[in-house]
Amino acid sequence: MRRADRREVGEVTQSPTPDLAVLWEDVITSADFPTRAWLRRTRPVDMHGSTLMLAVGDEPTRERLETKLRPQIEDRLSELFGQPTHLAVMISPELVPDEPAPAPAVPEELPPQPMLPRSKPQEVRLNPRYTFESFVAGSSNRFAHAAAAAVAETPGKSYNPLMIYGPSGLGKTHLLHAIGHYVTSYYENLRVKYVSTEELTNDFINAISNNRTAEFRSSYRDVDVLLVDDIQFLESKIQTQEEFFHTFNTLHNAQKQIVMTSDRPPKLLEALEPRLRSRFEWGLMTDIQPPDLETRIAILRKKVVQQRLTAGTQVLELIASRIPTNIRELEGALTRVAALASLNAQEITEELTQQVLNDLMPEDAAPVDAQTIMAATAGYYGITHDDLTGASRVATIASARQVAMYLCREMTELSLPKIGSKFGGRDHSTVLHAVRKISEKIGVDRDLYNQVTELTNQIKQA
Ligand SMILES: Nc1ncnc2c1ncn2[C@@H]1O[C@H](COP(=O)(O)OP(=O)(O)OP(=O)(O)O)[C@@H](O)[C@H]1O
Repeated sequence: MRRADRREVGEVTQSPTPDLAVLWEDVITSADFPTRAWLRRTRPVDMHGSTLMLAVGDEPTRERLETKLRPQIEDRLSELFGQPTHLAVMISPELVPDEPAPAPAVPEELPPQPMLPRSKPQEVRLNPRYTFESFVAGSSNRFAHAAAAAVAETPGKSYNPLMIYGPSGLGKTHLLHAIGHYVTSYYENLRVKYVSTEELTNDFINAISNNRTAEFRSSYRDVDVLLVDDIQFLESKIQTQEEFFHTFNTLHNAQKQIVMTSDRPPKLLEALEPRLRSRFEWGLMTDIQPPDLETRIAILRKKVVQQRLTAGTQVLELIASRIPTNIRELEGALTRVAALASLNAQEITEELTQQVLNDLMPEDAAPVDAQTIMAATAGYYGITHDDLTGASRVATIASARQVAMYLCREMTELSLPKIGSKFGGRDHSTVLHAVRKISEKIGVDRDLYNQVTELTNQIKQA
């Protein structure tokens, strides 16, 4: 059988030349984080003209390379060879991958379901947009990003616990979800639990009142990776602290991974029991700082690509220079700019951006709270505060409620569960739905865009 024929039936009979191996290593190391993990499951076999023959051990990896990764790999290869270079992927039965399939960017792209049996199906509520792939690493967050990546790659073995702290809107939750995505896909048999501290507290209170503490305990202790967001909300909650102390010990003793986020370093969580505070300091603590201008522009650029928008560098610089710290605000500004451009059926120009930014951020604006937003929204739509917090599904009330939730998310530092609690104890997913709905609708409904803009101005001037 000729060598080319052998390749067609998927045998790997030839080791790559040293140069090819070195070159392929270069492609792997220059790839982004999840892509790198996929590429580690491949072997370069040979060059055939301008085509690199690549062997993989299984169908999911072949499909991933063929459908998602091919363009970026071919670009990189072409750069390295100095001429257009193509990729041919084949399955080689005897090439067993060294590593399991890595985390994809979004859930729809997950590799086939786990092959190892689990006692319960994995139900982790993670935002599909918060992956390592969509996270921009810059000088302000590089250490936190690297620590999160290390923990995701080797849960329980690198830094335990990992504590990521810093001010609101800088990507702590994003990293926590990215770890969750990575572990649930990359380690098929590991159980992951993500929870906000408010949910943890509520779960505990419900467990006590329903005599279900044993269930509560097992749901928090029978996991391999526990991700707890906004741990500062444990302050002053003595009983929940006590319970969490034991959960922490159980998991830590069993070398299970714990990752937490907080708005402050543990030593400044003064209303937290000292024994808990000291435990939080056992592993690695890393802060996230507000991003510098370059990183803010890079983040906006990534969002522009994700949302398939067209916005020039000048526009991105304009937004990034006006919003110096909070990345959530940065995203909110981009959403409004994109919405107005879409309504006007025009391109995103500097003038349009300037107009939106002037509306959104008057120079002398003071911080606002949820009460102010709710009062202004109720007044604007001619409804009452009780309508906003109540259960009415009348369209005008439901829509006003969603606008108020959207503005709370955009203009305050409140978390989703906190906003939910202001609106009559609604679930965080209801708030998330409202935020997404209004963000999308202001791009197609001019009346709504104008209402949101007017309301924003009123609130800023209040
Ligand atoms: N480095 C980054 N790259 C891309 N997006 C980012 C980055 N940092 C933050 N974001 C985005 O900014 C928004 C706010 O981030 P996130 O919710 O993770 O902040 P946070 O620090 O957890 O804030 P809070 O303490 O208020 O919960 C999210 O939409 C997130 O995707």
